[in-house]
Amino acid sequence: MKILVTGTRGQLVTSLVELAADMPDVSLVRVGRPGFDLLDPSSVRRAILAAKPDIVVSAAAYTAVDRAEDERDQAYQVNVVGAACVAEAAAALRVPVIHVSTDYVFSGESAHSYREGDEAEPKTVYGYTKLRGEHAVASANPRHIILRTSWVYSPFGTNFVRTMLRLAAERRVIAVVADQWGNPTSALDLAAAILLVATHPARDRYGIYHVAGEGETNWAGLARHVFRASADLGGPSAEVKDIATTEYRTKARRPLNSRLCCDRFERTFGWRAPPWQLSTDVVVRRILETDYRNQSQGTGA
Ligand SMILES: NC(=O)C1=CN([C@@H]2O[C@H](COP(=O)(O)OP(=O)(O)OC[C@H]3O[C@@H](n4cnc5c(N)ncnc54)[C@H](OP(=O)(O)O)[C@@H]3O)[C@@H](O)[C@H]2O)C=CC1
Ligand SMILES: Cc1cn([C@H]2C[C@H](O)[C@@H](COP(=O)(O)OP(=O)(O)O[C@H]3O[C@@H](C)C(=O)[C@@H](O)[C@H]3O)O2)c(=O)[nH]c1=O
Repeated sequence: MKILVTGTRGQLVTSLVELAADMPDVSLVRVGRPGFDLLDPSSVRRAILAAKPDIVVSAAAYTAVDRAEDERDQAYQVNVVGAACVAEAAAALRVPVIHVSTDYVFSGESAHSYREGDEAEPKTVYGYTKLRGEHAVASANPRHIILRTSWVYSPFGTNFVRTMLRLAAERRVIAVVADQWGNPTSALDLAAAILLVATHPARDRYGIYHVAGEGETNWAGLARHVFRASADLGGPSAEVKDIATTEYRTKARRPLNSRLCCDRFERTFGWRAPPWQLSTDVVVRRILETDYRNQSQGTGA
C-alpha cells in the first residue's frame, strides 16, 4: 500500500516515516517544500496526482499558534485552502484522506473532556483556521477521516518537551502555566494510530475522531514529569513554578480545557494511546540520546 504524507521535517511526518520503515507492506512517500507548497494549489495537485497513492495523510500545517495572530492570511491559506486542495486531489484519485486537526478548535470553556460532536468555537486564529480546514476537507472529499489531537511532542522538531529541556540548561526555575489542562500526545503514538487507520480504511469509518495521549495533566505537570524523567537519566532538569495563564502573556489565548475524549476512536479502531507518562519517558530518553549525548549518563541502554 502506498501512503502519501504531506510535509518533510514536521514532527508527525518524521514519526510516520520512522514507523512505516518497519512495515513491509507500506510504502510511505512524503511530499514537501519547495516542490509541494500548500500556498501553491497547483503544486499540491501536481505532486499528489503524480504519486498516485492509495491514501493521503494530510499532516502539514501552519502550526505557529502565536504568529498566526499576525499572519492570519497565511495561516488561512495553508490550513484551509491548502488542506482543501490536498483533500480534493485525493478525491480526484478516489482515495481517502486522513486529515489531522487540533484541540484548539474548542473554546476550552467546557468542564468536560470534549467529544467529537461538541460545539467547536475556537478562540485563536490557528484554531479558527484548523476548524475551517476540517470543514473544507470534509466537503472536498467524502472519503475523509479527520483526527483531532493535542499537545503533540516528539524527539523531532519544535515542541514543548524539547523546549523545556533546552530551557533547563539556561534556568534553575521555569515558570509554567498550571491552569491549562489537556492530553499530551507523543507524535510516535499518533503516527501508530494513523498507520492503523490508513491500513484499515472502511467506508463506514469516515468522519471525525479524537486521538490523544491517555490521561490528563497541565503544562506544569508535563514539565515536571519531563524533568523527573530527564534527571533519572542524568539529563538536564529544573524546578517548575506553577503560574496562571494570566501570568504568562502570549498573543494567542490558549484554551483552559483542551481534554479530548477518545472513546469513539477506541470503539471504532480498537486502539487507545498509552498513558502520557509512559510515552513522555520514551521521548525524553530519545531526546537525551540525540540532543544531549555528551551531557547525560545512562542514556545509551
Ligand atoms: N504540534 C502540536 O502540538 C499539534 C499539532 N496538531 C496538528 O498535527 C499536524 C502535524 O503537526 P506537527 O507535525 O506537530 O507540525 P510541525 O510544526 O512539526 O510541522 C509542520 C509541517 O507542515 C509543513 N508545512 C508548513 N507549511 C507548509 C507549506 N506551506 N507547504 C508545505 N508544507 C508546509 C512543514 O514543512 P517543512 O517540513 O518544510 O518544515 C512541516 O513538515 C498539523 O496538522 C497540526 O495542526 C494538532 C494538535 C497539536
Ligand atoms: C515555553 C513556555 C510555555 N509556557 C506555556 C505557554 C502555553 O500556554 C503552553 C504551551 O506552550 P507552547 O507554545 O509550547 O505550545 P502551543 O503552541 O500552545 O501548543 C499547541 O500547538 C498547536 C500546534 C496545537 O495544535 C495544540 O494542541 C498545542 O499543542 O505552555 C509556559 O507557561 N512557560 C514556558 O516557559
